[in-house]
Amino acid sequence: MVVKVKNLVKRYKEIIALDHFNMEVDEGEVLGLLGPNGCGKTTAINCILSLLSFDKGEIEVFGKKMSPDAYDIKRQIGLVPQEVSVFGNLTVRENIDYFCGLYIYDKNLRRRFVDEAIEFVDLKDYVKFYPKKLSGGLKRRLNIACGIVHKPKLIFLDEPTVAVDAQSRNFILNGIKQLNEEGSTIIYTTHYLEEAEMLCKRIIIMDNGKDLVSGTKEELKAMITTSEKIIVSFSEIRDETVSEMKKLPHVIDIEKDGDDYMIKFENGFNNLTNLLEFIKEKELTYTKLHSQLPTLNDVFLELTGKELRD
Ligand SMILES: Nc1ncnc2c1ncn2[C@@H]1O[C@H](COP(=O)(O)OP(=O)(O)OP(=O)(O)O)[C@@H](O)[C@H]1O
Repeated sequence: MVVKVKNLVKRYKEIIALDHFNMEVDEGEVLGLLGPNGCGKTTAINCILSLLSFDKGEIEVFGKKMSPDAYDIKRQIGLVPQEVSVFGNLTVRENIDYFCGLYIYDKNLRRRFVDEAIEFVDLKDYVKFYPKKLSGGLKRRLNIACGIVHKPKLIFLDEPTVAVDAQSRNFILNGIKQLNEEGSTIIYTTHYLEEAEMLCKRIIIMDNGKDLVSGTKEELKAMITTSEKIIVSFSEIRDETVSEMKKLPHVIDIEKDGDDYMIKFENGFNNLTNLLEFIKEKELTYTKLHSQLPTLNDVFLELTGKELRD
């Protein structure tokens, strides 16, 4: 196990930012830490990295107790912080070189690693630029290069795609996949559901400083009652007919949104067949019909009663 966090408690005066938070990360995985703004993701990362002290709990990284001066462990870790954290008075290359120099002392190796990081984030054309001349997306890429240039085995990325354009976002997400394929274990915090779905092998859903559940996407979705939603648009339907439809096998609930009816089913077979038979029997006409499998938002909604908006 690469990271093990047990019963972590962190308070900021009266605010409990982490409330007995637990997390385990296996070597080679991309773990998604998914939760709404303010749920404690950044605090958890900062505690794990010993950048913040905490009130209670245990943290082990690479099987050793983490501490502020555990440089042998820190050398193997890369952090891409949420806020772009680079030096305004250094150029792109000088920034990357500075961060590399914190861990890599051999001059030739350092030069090679800096070149490779520049290549990796595709900032070759900007090496002499100062950060203030870079667009938001390019600044984020520089931030990533600074965090990964020393080729760490474990990489924390804290919401690296917030406020970036779609092109840079895809670039960043593909880069993360590549880092993982090259052997790095990744811990990725986000409140974007589709990023967690796309990137992460396993996900921990957080809320109010707690780890609510963890598992693969499939495991998380299997935990909730709603297993399928069928959305049908009726041009005309009576309230009594909707009430009858609610009595079909496995129907949990029906929500109306304009002409659209979202029919939620629990686990069960033949949901669509039953619905189509009902439509035929009642001689209803519909303009569209599609089925949706549960999303991570459904999981979050069922666990917390709140939407985790994308
Ligand atoms: N330095 C601080 N002083 C006081 N409260 C803080 C401090 N840092 C964070 N908090 C509070 O602790 C809680 C957790 O914040 P944290 O930044 O860890 O959440 P997050 O999930 O990373 O959110 P975001 O995605 O918005 O960064 C929030 O209620 C936040 O307001």
